[in-house]
Parts: sequence; C-alpha cells; structure tokens
Amino acid sequence: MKIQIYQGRNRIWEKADITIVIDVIRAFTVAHYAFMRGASRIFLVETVEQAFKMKKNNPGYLLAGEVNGNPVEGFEFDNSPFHIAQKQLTGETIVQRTTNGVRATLNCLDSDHLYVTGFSNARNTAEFIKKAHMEEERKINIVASHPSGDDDYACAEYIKQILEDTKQISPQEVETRILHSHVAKKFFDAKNTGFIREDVMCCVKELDTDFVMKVNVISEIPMIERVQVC
Ligand SMILES: O=C(O)[C@H](CS(=O)(=O)O)OP(=O)(O)O
Ligand SMILES: [Mg+2]
Repeated sequence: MKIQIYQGRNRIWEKADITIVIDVIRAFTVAHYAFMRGASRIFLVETVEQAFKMKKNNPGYLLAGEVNGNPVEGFEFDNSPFHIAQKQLTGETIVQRTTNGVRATLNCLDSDHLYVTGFSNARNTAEFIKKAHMEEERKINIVASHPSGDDDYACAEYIKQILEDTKQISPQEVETRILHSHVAKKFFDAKNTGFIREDVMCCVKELDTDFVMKVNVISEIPMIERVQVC
C-alpha cells in the first residue's frame, strides 16, 4: 500500500484507488451520528441552492449543514453532531452541504473506493479498509479536509499508522490535538453562542459502531451509504 496524506478541500492530489476523506469538526462526525440515529443515506451537495432544489423535488428529505460554520435558514439541521444525536432519524434521507468535508469529498469522486470519517469512526474505518483491500497493491489518499486544521491532520496520521501497522500516535494524542486545534477554538468561546463545546466533545469520542461510511460515486448525486462491518 502506498499511502499519502493531503490537506485541504481543493483538489491537489492525483487519483487514488482508495480515498479516505476526513472531517472531524464537524461534517463526518455529524454523518456518523446521523447513521447511528437511523438515517438511511446522506446525499452530498456543493451548494445550498442544490440542497433546496432536492428538497423541492423530494419534500421528505432533511437538509443539514452550514455556510461558514453557521446554520442555514430553511435547513432542518445545522452542522452539530450534538444536535443530530438527539434526533430520531430511522429511514430518513439527509442532504448535506458543508464547507470542508463535503466539498473535499466531491473532489474525489474518481476514486474507486471513497470513504469518509471523523475521529469517532476512524479506527473502524482504517481496520475495515485494511481487511477489505488487504491483498491488493493499492494507492491510498487520505485527505484531511480542513486546509489548516490539525483536527483532521491528526486523524489522518492516526488512520495512516493503523493502515501501516505502526504505532506512533495514541488515540489520547489525537484527542489532545483535536481539542487544541485552531478549528476547535470558537466552540470553547462562551461569547460565541452559535458554537457549542458539546460538538467538539462528540468529535473527540471514539465510538465502537459496526459500520463504515462509503460514498456511492456512481449515483447521480453522490451519497454516503452505511456499510456493515462483519
Ligand atoms: O461547521 C464546521 O464545522 C465547518 C465549517 S467551519 O470550519 O466551522 O467554518 O464545516 P466542515 O465542513 O464540517 O468542516
Ligand atoms: Mg471540518
């Protein structure tokens, strides 16, 4: 396996056989919690307008995400894992629009296998990929979607070492790096009431769930699907 880490949501990398896009704070932690709460699929869209258009054609869809971190008027959900964890989402279809994670993912659709994760499902995702693609000589890109956030970069290094069977970074170290990343700062600022510390606390918690999040790249509109881990 040849594994390379890249940073940012804009495409600077060559095509890989397998791509893992990371968004710890907060998009793919939200996605992980949404599936845990029963969501059946998550469509990924670039713009707010696209999300509203999908809702118009499919009134039952639920819109989630942010623009510059802020909630979008008319969306059912913001980009908060803490909030989505309180919802019952059995069988629901979500349409997600976010600044970093979703955009970076939409820039990787030429990958044969495309996975997304936050830290909450990072170990499961890495272990799954190791098993599923063990016997193949694969080129793997890990994309830390925030252009400068150590939250995603720390998680990328963590996943890489699991794939390579090297033990250098502990989960505690990743947690500390996420908490100290500049991206996390506004969530601990009591004056910044739009951002809650509970979100970051969701983002640093590793959860033992039995699925990974894989993007269906051949769907007309790309969507994250839940893939059961045996
Ligand atoms: O809402 C988020 O957490 C971010 C945007 S920002 O970094 O807070 O401005 O979006 P995401 O795509 O989840 O990184
Ligand atoms: Mg992020």
